[in-house]
Amino acid sequence: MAITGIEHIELKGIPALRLSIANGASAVLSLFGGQVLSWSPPAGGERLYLSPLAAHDGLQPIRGGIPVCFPQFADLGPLMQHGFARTAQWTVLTERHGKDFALVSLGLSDSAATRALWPHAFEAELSVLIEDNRLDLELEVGNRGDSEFSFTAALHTYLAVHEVEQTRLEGLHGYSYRDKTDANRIKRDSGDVVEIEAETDRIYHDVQRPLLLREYRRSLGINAEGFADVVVWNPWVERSAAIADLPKDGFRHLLCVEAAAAQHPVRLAAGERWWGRQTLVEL
Ligand SMILES: O=P(O)(O)OC[C@H]1O[C@H](O)[C@H](O)[C@@H](O)[C@@H]1O
Repeated sequence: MAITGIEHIELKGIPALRLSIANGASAVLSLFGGQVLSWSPPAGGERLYLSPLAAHDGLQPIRGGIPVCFPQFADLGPLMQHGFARTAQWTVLTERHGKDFALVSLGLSDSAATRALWPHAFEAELSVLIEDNRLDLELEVGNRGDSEFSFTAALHTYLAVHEVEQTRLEGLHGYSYRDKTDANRIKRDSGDVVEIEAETDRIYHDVQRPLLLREYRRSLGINAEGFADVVVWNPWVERSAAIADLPKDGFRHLLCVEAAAAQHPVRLAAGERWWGRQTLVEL
C-alpha cells in the first residue's frame, strides 16, 4: 500500500515535502520558492507542468509547478521579474494530515536580504492542501511593520495539458484584459472559450467566475478567491525559443492559468493581513 501522510524528501537535490492521501492523490512542495512542483489527483496523471530543463540549483527560479510571485508580479515594479519569493528559502510552519487530507504551510518573512530589495516588514504564509480531488493553495500576507506597503502577487500555475491547441479555457467571456502581446492594449474577451493558437499573455481583470479547462476526456475546475485577476500565459513558438529552461515543444504541454493581484496592487496598512486562494478541482 502506498505511504500516506507527509514525507520530507529531496527532489533533484532540492528539499521538498511529499503529501499523499489514501485516495491516491499526492503533491510535492519545494521549500525553495515555496513552490508546488507536482500534483496528481486520485485518478492519477500529473496535472502540473514541470519543465524537464528546469533549474534545480537552489538559485534560479524553477520553471513549472506553481511559483509564488511576490511582492511583485512580472515586471510591474522595480524589483526583479516576479519578485523574490520564488527564489527564497521558505520554512515549514505546520504539517497536518489525516486519512483524507494533507496540509502543509510554509512561511517567509523579511530578512536583511529582502529588506535590501524591498524595505518592508512582512510575513507570508503559503498553505497547500490536498483533499478529495482538490489542490488548494492559499497565500496570506501580513504587514508587521509600522507603515503601509503595497504589493502585487500571483500563484503562477503551470497546468499540464496534452496538447495546448486542443485545450479550451471556459469562463472568461465578457471580461476585459490587458494584452501584453499587443502593446498592453485593453481588450474585451468576446469568444465563448479561450483557445491558444499564438503567444498569449493576458491579465483578465476582476474575474468573478470559476473557470473550466477542458481537454479530451478530462476537465479541471479553477477557482480563485481574494485574487482579483487571472493571467493566461503560453509563450508559443518564438518566445519559447528564448526561454532556456523550456524544451522546444514544451509550450505545447503547458498552459499557465494564474490567480493574480496585478491590476490593482494590494495595500496593507500596518498590522493588516490579506489572503488569496486558488483551488484546482479534477472533474
Ligand atoms: O519567465 P518568467 O519570468 O518565469 O515569466 C513567465 C511569464 O509569467 C507571467 O505569465 C507573465 O505574464 C509573462 O509575461 C511572463 O513571461
